Parts: sequence; structure tokens; C-alpha cells
Amino acid sequence: MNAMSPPRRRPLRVAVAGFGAIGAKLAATLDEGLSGYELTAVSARDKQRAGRQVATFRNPVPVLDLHELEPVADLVVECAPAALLPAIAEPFLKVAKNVVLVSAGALLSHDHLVRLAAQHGGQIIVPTGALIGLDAVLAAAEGEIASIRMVTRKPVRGLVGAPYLQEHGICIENIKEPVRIFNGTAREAAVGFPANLNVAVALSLAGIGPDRTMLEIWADPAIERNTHRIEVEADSARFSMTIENVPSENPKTGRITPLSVIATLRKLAAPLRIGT
Ligand SMILES: NC(=O)C1=CN([C@@H]2O[C@H](COP(=O)(O)OP(=O)(O)OC[C@H]3O[C@@H](n4cnc5c(N)ncnc54)[C@H](O)[C@@H]3O)[C@@H](O)[C@H]2O)C=CC1
Ligand SMILES: O=C([O-])CC(=O)C(=O)O
Repeated sequence: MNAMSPPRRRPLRVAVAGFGAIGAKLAATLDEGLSGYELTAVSARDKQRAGRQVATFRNPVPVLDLHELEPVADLVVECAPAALLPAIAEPFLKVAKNVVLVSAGALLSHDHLVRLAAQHGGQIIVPTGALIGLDAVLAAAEGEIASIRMVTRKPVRGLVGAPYLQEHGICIENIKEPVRIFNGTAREAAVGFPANLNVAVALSLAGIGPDRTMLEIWADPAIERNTHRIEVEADSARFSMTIENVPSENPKTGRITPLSVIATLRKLAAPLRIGT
């Protein structure tokens, strides 16, 4: 290398844990080429099905069990059911490697993961995901935020099966009008709606925490999109934002979510970073 040539860094080896609506799109994008990264493995519940999909990649990678990912990757992206978060993140954090995660709601019941990152020097990175505006919320949180309120509206098929509905005997399958099914804190929502409200927890962690971030959830038979409206009152600014997400093949997950993960990875490796 002469004095003028740029330093060459070896691409970061990435494992994608979970191969559903988010993981399959992310893995395919990594396979097509994302500067600074190399896909080295994926993990899926149905290994044969994932194997058939991965076989069509330019560079097919192995489909491994979760505990086999750490030795073959520098970074893991968690895109699996929330309950698997510790099994995915712990092996990486224990050896000071970074974890990008989308099941943000699960962080509240597994906050030891943040201590593990601090103890060993790794990092947990939570993309904005299906939400909007965490940059402004983070900036406002450097001052004083008086209140954050979010209202989520989802089509019925984006909410059915949530534990909160079952526990409270709430049946939404045949509703004809919008129904408010939850009014509480982000912490309570994470327990009651683990596959639906990661965004509320991400918002709370960016802002004033899960016990002060207030949330309403509406089941609305007339809408097609998962819609989140946020209202923030702070000493630096007042702002409100709405995002209307096109559902992916998983009706609980907005199509923008894997794109947010891809943008996060791109930003982590970029010579120019835009946004907070
Ligand atoms: N932060 C955000 O904005 C958002 C977060 N999410 C969350 O992201 C996570 C993933 O969402 P989707 O991709 O839509 O889910 P999905 O249900 O489409 O995919 C989950 C994947 O995990 C895999 N899986 C299940 N058990 C496994 C095991 N033992 N080992 C390896 N893989 C296993 C499944 O095979 C499947 O491929 C969920 O927790 C969801 O709630 C979803 C949407 C937005
Ligand atoms: O809006 C979406 O598409 C997904 C969502 O609410 C979440 O997982 O937090």
C-alpha cells in the first residue's frame, strides 16, 4: 500500500438470525452486496425452506442453529420472534461483538443484555424500524421532554393473536367500527402485544422511558396500513409525526422495517453519516 491508497478494511461478517419478513429481505440485500458487509450465515426455524431460498443467492450461505452463528460472524442482526432475543444476542455480546435488533420490545424484559454490552464493550443497535422520527426524539431528550404520546392504528389482521386480547377476552375479528383496545404505557404494551409494538418501546428508549411513554392502540377494520402517530412536547420543540406502513407478507410487520435495518447497516459503515 502506498501513502495515497485508502486503508482497506475487511468486510464485516454478518449473520441474520430469523429468515421471515425482515430477515429474508435483509439477507437477500446483503447477498446482492452492501458495501462493508459480507453475509456469512442465516438462521431459521424451518431450515430446509430457508436452505432452498438461500440456494438461489449469488453466494449461498449455511443455514445454522442460533448457537452456531457467533463463531462465523462479527455482527448479528436479530429478526426473529421476540422470545429468542437472549439466545441470539448473548453469545455475541459476551465476546464484545455488536447486535442489531428489531425485537425492541423484548429488551424491556431482558435488560441484562445492555449490562452485558457495557461489561464486555459490545453495542446493541436498535434501528428506527417501522417508526419515524427517533432522531428528533433523541435530540429533544438531550433537553427536557414533558410528554410523549403515540396512537397506533392497525388492521384487524395486524393485531389478532396478541396475548393482551386473549387475556382480556377482547374479540376483534368481526368489528365494524374502529375500537380502542389498549390505553397504557409502552412497558405494558410490550408485554401485551410482543409482536406488534416494538416501535413503542424503541420510541420510549429514545425518549422518556417505557413508564412515561403513553400509548393507545386501535383496531380499525377500515384501514390497510399499520399507522403510528407520535406527539412530543419538549422544551426545545413540539412535534407530531405520522407513518402509514404498507404491511409486508407478515401483516404485523411494515415493509419499511427491513429497509430501516439496511439503512442502519449502511450508515454504520459509511464515510458520511446523515441524521442523529
Ligand atoms: N422494530 C420494528 O420496527 C419492528 C420489529 N418487528 C419484530 O421483528 C421480529 C421479526 O419480525 P418478522 O420478520 O416480521 O417475523 P416473521 O415471523 O416473518 O419471521 C420470524 C423468523 O424467525 C424464525 N425463527 C423462529 N424460530 C427460530 C429459531 N428457533 N431459530 C431460528 N430462527 C427462528 C422463523 O423461521 C422466521 O423466519 C419480530 O419480533 C417482530 O415483532 C416487526 C416489525 C417492526
Ligand atoms: O408498524 C409495524 O409495521 C410494526 C409494528 O408496529 C411493530 O412491530 O412495532
